[in-house]
Parts: sequence; C-alpha cells; structure tokens
Amino acid sequence: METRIEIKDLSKNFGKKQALKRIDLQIDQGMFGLLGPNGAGKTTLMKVLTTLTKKSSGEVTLCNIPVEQSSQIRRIIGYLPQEFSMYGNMRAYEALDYLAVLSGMSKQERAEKVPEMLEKVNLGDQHKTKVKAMSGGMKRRLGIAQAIIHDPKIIVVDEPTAGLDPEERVRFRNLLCEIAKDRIVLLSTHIVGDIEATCENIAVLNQGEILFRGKVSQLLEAVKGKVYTAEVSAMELPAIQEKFLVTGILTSGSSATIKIISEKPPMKGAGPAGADVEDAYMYLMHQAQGHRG
Ligand SMILES: Nc1ncnc2c1ncn2[C@@H]1O[C@H](COP(=O)(O)OP(=O)(O)OP(=O)(O)O)[C@@H](O)[C@H]1O
Repeated sequence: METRIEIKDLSKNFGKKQALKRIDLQIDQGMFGLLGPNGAGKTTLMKVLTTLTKKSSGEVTLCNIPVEQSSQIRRIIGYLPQEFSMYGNMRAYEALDYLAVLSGMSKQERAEKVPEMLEKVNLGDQHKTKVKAMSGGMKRRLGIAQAIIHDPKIIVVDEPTAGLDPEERVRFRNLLCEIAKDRIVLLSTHIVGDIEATCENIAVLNQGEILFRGKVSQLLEAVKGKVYTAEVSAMELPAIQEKFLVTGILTSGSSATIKIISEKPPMKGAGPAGADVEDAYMYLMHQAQGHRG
C-alpha cells in the first residue's frame, strides 16, 4: 500500500464562506508541516482528510483510497484533534481501553495493544494516573496513543504543542518524529518552531489558499539576502515598524537591536543578518497581505 495523501483541486465551503480554495497537495511518508495563522483553514483540511467533514469539490485520496470511503479511511488514519479530552476520572489505561473499544478492537487486541501504546508514549509508569491529574503534555501523549493504537499509516495532529511547556513540547515533537519513521505524520500548527524542528516538507496555508509548498530550505531561500539588523533608538521604533517588516526586537534601555526584512538595506548602519524560518514565514505572510517590504 502506497503511503501517500493526494489532494487535487480541493474546495470546502461553509455557506458563502470558502474555507479551502482549490488546494493541490501531495504528502509522502515522514513528517509534514501545515503552517498558517488562525482561521487559515488548517482544521478544515484535517477534518476533510479524517472524514469528519465532507469536501465541497475536488479529489482526495489517502493511500489510494478515495476519502468518500470513510470506513476504509478510518482504518488507515489516526487523528489527534485540537481539543482532545477524556473523562477526568478515568485512569490512563482505562481511557485508552475505552477509546479502543469505540474503534472496534477486540478484547484480546486491546489487552496487548493498550500497555504497548502506553509504553510507546512513555506513560507506562503512569498507567494508573487519572486523566484529571495529568499535565498538558501527558494528555497529548495519551492522545497520540489513541491515535496510533490501530497502527494507522497516516496520523493527523492538530496544533500539537498548544499549552505545553518547553520541555513537554520537545518531548512531544520527538515522539512524533519517531512515529513518522514508517508513516505520514501531518502536523498542523501556527507555531513556526514546531515545524522548524521537525519537518522537512511543509505547506503554508492562508485564507484557505496554499501560499507555499516545498522544503523548509526553499522557504528560507526566498528571504535570503533580505534580512538586516540595526541598532536604533527605542523612540524610532514605531516609525520603523510602520515602514518596514520588523521580525525581531531586543530592547536594552533606550536603544533596540532590531531585525528587518527589506529588499534593500533599510537604513544607514543596517547590516546583513542570518535568516530563520520565522523570518521567511513572516515575509511570506506580509507579501500575501499585499505589502512589499
Ligand atoms: N462549521 C463551520 N461553519 C462556518 N464556518 C466555518 C466552520 N468551520 C470553519 N469555518 C471557517 O472557515 C475558516 C477556516 O477555519 P479553520 O478552523 O479551518 O481554520 P484554522 O486554520 O484551523 O484555524 P484555527 O487554528 O483557529 O483552528 C474560518 O474562517 C472559520 O471561521
């Protein structure tokens, strides 16, 4: 079975609102990042892929299965939604077992898979912990355990690191990378750091349209040679921000070191600076809003 998601000319309307506009995308094995601001259409796209929402038009196949064949699709896909919640009084293993029952697994399969999955997401020692006593990171890991328990070829994870502390965030990202070794992990986020650390291939979505698809290195290429740094007085900052795309500000007393994206050197004394993915993403969004900086 070919592990691939193919999306051709996909649109999704909610009444007059076009949440997805003629999306074309191909996603292969490994981690794939879907980046975009709130309201870009990421959740809608994930819901179409996971058969929770019907598309309005276009073609979508997952491992060569058309998305319309929802019961077959559900067998090969796992989903961790943005707001994954479980009954607080259930213990980790009870919660996972309960979800496995709902997905139709037999008692025998569950007896084997529930402990195995808890181990995999590092909750083996905490299998008796009640959901209400879990940290945000633990709940997310329990969410991943339920998403992978039926060994799907594709895992869809919406806003995975929201509400996690830095340590939990890194741990969770590492878990996703491990899972992606022999599957597709599609990760939707508005946090550039989430994809920068983990995904080679990405798509940037804005207002229902794909602004960019390709490798993170190609996104960086677009901003290369356009990033500058300058030392300015804090007083000047508002006027500079009005005129230029400022992607970083480090204030120290009455002065500030800023990072600016500009086609030409923006001001006297500005020197070249290294570009990061955040700069490239902000430049892309800025251009999409009709600015030229
Ligand atoms: N059921 C719905 N009915 C009407 N409009 C909807 C519905 N679901 C989503 N939308 C609209 O479609 C657009 C895309 O929403 P979506 O939730 O997919 O964005 P998103 O990128 O996931 O953002 P967020 O990170 O805030 O969830 C938004 O303008 C939203 O208001």
